[in-house]
Amino acid sequence: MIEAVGLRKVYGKKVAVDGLSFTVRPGIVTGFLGPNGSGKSTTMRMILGLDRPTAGHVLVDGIPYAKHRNPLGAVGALLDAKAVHTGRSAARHLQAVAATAGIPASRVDEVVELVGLREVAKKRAGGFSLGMGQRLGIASALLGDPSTVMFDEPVNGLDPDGILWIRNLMKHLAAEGRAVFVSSHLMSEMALTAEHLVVIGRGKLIADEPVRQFIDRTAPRGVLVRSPQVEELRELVTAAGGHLTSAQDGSFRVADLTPEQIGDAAARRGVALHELTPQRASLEEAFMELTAGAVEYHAHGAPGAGGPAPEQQTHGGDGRQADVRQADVPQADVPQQAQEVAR
Ligand SMILES: Nc1ncnc2c1ncn2[C@@H]1O[C@H](COP(=O)(O)OP(=O)(O)OP(=O)(O)O)[C@@H](O)[C@H]1O
Repeated sequence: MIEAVGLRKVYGKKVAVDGLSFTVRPGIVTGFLGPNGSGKSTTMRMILGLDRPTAGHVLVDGIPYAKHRNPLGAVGALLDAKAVHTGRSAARHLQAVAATAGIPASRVDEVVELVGLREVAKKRAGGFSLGMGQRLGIASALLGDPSTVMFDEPVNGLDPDGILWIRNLMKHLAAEGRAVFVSSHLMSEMALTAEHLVVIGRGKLIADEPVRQFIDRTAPRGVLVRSPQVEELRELVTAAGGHLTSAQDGSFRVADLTPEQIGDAAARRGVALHELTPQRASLEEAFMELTAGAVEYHAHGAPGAGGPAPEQQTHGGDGRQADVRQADVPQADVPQQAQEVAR
């Protein structure tokens, strides 16, 4: 469990983190969402004691991370997957970390199995692909069986298989009762992974709420309606308290009414409907709208100039948010059934 209270970090004149308070609870995946440069990595470094807060404090399971007698059992973090690339084999790298922390060698085999690296454990880690490097970093973070895990933009650069694997692993770690904290700049990715969201912009807290609530609040719903009886449709929608917000190719977008309300009203009036489709604004659009004033580095014309985004994509990479930064990943250990995620 992580509890941040009034966290603030100033670098020279730059306020990187500005009075952040939030809690990362055990048993769920908490997404840490914010545009580039919003302070996610700085916050994660402060959680691990790698950066000292200018003000405020952050506790891990009730005490500062640096005060833990068994830090690897408190937080497993991967902040930079490349940091684990070495000239040693994956197994030797993990054995070295384990030996330093007084973790039994048998645990190395467990985590290697868990992250699906058994076949390549004896190969030089420096030659690993990004995806394999992520798995090794995760194995390393899980060595201490930590109660909290932290991943900083873990899916950046991964292929769809790797993204799915990380997503499933995070959910699995949370289901085991761990607190899982994962940063991303992609709302679509968080919608598929996280249960709770902490959203920041320019170092400040923008939202701290369940993902479903965040989406309902920020991504407006509407209904796409097509009917050959345009005038009758307009009348019945208005009479029912709805609004026709746009019309294209004979179709209309109706706000403030459910598909059921529109369908029932049309049936009562004998108006034919050829289409009645619930719609939701793109999650990325909603997120960009929300953080529009809080984006540090705008791409040309962004935010908001990228045109309509896909409704729900399986992973990011639309490039419309200015840019992204790579993450870190911490891990903890996982029981047998985790092997299904360790493909
Ligand atoms: N060591 C540092 N010295 C000076 N400024 C820094 C330092 N570290 C971060 N910053 C600045 O603090 C702000 C927040 O950076 P941070 O890396 O925490 O953001 P982020 O949300 O993780 O961004 P990204 O998604 O791009 O990784 C940025 O303006 C960054 O340039």
